[in-house]
Amino acid sequence: MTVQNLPTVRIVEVGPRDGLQNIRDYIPTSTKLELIRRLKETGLGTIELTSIVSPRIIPQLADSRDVLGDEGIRRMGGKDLRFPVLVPTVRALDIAVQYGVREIAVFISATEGFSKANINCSVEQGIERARNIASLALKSNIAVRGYVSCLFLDPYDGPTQPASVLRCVKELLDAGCYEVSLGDTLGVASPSNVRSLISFLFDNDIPREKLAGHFHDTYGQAAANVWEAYNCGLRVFDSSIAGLGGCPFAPGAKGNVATEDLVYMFHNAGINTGVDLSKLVDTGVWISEQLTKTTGSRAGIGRVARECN
Ligand SMILES: CC(C)(COP(=O)([O-])OP(=O)([O-])OC[C@H]1O[C@@H](n2cnc3c(N)ncnc32)[C@H](O)[C@@H]1OP(=O)([O-])[O-])[C@@H](O)C(=O)NCCC(=O)NCCSC(=O)C[C@@](C)(O)CC(=O)[O-]
Repeated sequence: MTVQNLPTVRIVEVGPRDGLQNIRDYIPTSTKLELIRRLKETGLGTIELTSIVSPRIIPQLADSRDVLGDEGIRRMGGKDLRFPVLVPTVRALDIAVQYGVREIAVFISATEGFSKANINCSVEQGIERARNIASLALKSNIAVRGYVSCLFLDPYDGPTQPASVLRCVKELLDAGCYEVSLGDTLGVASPSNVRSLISFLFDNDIPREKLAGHFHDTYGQAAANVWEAYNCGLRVFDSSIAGLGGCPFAPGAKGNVATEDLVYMFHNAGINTGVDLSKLVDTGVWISEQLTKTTGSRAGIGRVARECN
C-alpha cells in the first residue's frame, strides 16, 4: 500500500509555545520568528505560535504581541496553515482579536490542584471561564481548540478520576471547541493507561475525531503513547520540535514528544504526516543550538550521528 492510501495524521506543533514557555533565559523574538518560519517550511500545517499571558506569570512569552504582529507571520497564516494561540482570559482574547488571530486554544485541568496552580481557580471556574472565552471567540469567527490537563496524575492531588476527564472534555465540546487535546501534563502514562482512558471516553460517546493526544515524555513513554492512541483511532497529535517544553506549574515534567520522533515513527509505518523529516531534524538541531541545548529528539540525534559516521 502506498503512503497516499493510508490515513493522514495531523500534527499540531506546540514548540514555539509549550516548547519555549518554561525556558528561563531570554530568547530573542527574532529567534522565535525564525523558528516558526523554519517549522512552516517543513510542511507542518498547524503551529501554536505563543500564549497571550502575563509576563509576570510566563516571562518567556512576554513578546507575544511582537510575534503576533510580525508582518512575516501575518503573511504566512492562511487557509492551509493554522496558527493557534493560547488564550487564558477574556482580556487575552481581546488582544487576540486586535491582532487578527484566527484560532485560539483554551485550557482547563481535570484536577483541582493543577487548576489552582496553573490558572488560579477551581475546575468549575476554569470551565466557566473557558466557556465564556469560547463563546466570545466564536462570535468573532475565531476557531477554538481545547486542552484538558492532568489526564492521569496531578502534581498536587495524585491520580485523576477518568470521570473528571470525561466531564471536562464534554464541557469543552459543548462550549464549541472543534477538538479537545488530551494532556498528559506530567508525562506519566504508559500505553495501557492511554488505551483504557480513550476507551472510557469512546464508551461515553466522545467521538474519535474530536480528540487529540498531547503526551509529555517524562518517563520516555510519549511516542509509545501516541502509537497506542493512534491504534485506538486518534489522528491528531501535539508535539514539540526537539522535544522542548514543559509547564512551569508541573514540576519535573519533560517536554512533549519530539515532533521528529513522531514523524519518524509514522513515516516508518507508511503513515503520511505531510512533514519533511529531514527539514524537521535540521530545524530541531538549529533551535537546540540557539538554546545551547542538545536536541531532545532521538530521531534527530540518530540522523546527526549517522551523518557524522
Ligand atoms: C488565568 C490567569 C490570568 C489567572 O490569574 P489571576 O491572578 O487569577 O487573575 P488576574 O486577572 O489577577 O491576572 C493575573 C495577572 O495577569 C495579568 N493578565 C491577565 N491576562 C493578561 C494578558 N492577556 N496579558 C497580559 N497580562 C494579563 C493581570 O493584569 C494580572 O497582572 P498583575 O496585576 O498580577 O501584574 C493566570 O493564572 C494565568 O495567566 N495562567 C496561565 C498560566 C500558563 O500560561 N500556564 C502554562 C500553559 S498551560 C499548559 O502548559 C498545559 C498545556 C496547555 O500545555 C496542556 C498540558 O500539557 O496539559
